[in-house]
Amino acid sequence: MLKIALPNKGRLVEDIRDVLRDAGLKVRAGNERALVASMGDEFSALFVRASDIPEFVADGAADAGITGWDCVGESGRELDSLVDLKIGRCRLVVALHPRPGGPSTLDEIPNGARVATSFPRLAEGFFRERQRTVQLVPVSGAAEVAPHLGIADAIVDLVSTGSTLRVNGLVEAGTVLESSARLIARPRAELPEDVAAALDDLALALSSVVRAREQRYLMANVPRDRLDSVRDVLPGISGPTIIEVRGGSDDFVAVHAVVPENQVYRIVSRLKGLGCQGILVTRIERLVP
Ligand SMILES: Nc1ncnc2c1ncn2[C@@H]1O[C@H](COP(=O)(O)OP(=O)(O)OP(=O)(O)O)[C@@H](O)[C@H]1O
Ligand SMILES: O=P(O)(O)OC[C@H]1O[C@H](OP(=O)(O)OP(=O)(O)O)[C@H](O)[C@@H]1O
Ligand SMILES: [Mg+2]
Repeated sequence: MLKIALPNKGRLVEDIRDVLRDAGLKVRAGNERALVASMGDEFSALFVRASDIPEFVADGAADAGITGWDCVGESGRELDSLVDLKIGRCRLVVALHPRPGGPSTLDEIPNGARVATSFPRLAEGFFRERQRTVQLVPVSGAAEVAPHLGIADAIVDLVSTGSTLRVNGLVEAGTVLESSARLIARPRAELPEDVAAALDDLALALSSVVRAREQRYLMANVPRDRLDSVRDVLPGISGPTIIEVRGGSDDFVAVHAVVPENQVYRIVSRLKGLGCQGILVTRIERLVP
């Protein structure tokens, strides 16, 4: 049984559970506060704090983990990202409270400025790369209030919608890191053969779910004499599949294609314009190219 460390609470919990479920790995927890649970037949889930997961994986207490890439960066441990789950997307940014006489851009943040953050390692590294020495003010959350309390000149914190910065009157001045939830493991060379093989299976299952979410399966009846124009509209994985419709009108063929989710809107209206009928768009559960 491979142990996979997962966040026990917070922002990532539900989205990770959904990806695992779609990959066929149902987490069977005895109760809400259980620390371990079985997950499919091959894995057991170990529930810990999102920010502790990199340490647990690096130390071998878990064989792999799923957590934010920001947590991995902050841990400073050497870990591989096997799959980007494309959930929990956010950015770690430097933000300021603009006021007369104070810094209003990254370049104006002086040496010795006080920076409140729960990401001291990433924040310090970011300023060091820019030949700046800052004074870190460690906080464990709600860094946004620090400038208002007069204990910091800037903050380094996560943003996604930007609304927390906005309500606190702060503006972004630079990006430290782009983050999303990742399947992480120790570097491959350090893994026993059987663990590496099981993680390959897990990575394939998760990446097929992530890929499928970005695509849709589209079917349409296409006028035979418009096939060439329809081919130009449908990218498909390896071009559309064209199927003769038995017993149907000779003037139409059925076309199936995999299309990017964000292009469905445009493609459907172009197909309609080319005289296609019976257009059907469905979700894909998994996609292995
Ligand atoms: N606003 C956000 N939008 C998207 N993802 C986020 C956001 N905030 C945090 N995350 C992601 O979720 C991870 C866990 O954050 P969460 O808020 O659940 O816990 P935490 O604040 O780090 O810790 P705790 O609640 O245990 O003190 C972060 O490391 C980051 O990857
Ligand atoms: O750009 P936004 O969409 O406003 O999100 C950003 C906020 O989300 C996170 O906090 P969270 O809500 O997780 O609270 P926490 O401080 O307790 O971690 C982060 O620390 C920011 O405060
Ligand atoms: Mg948080």
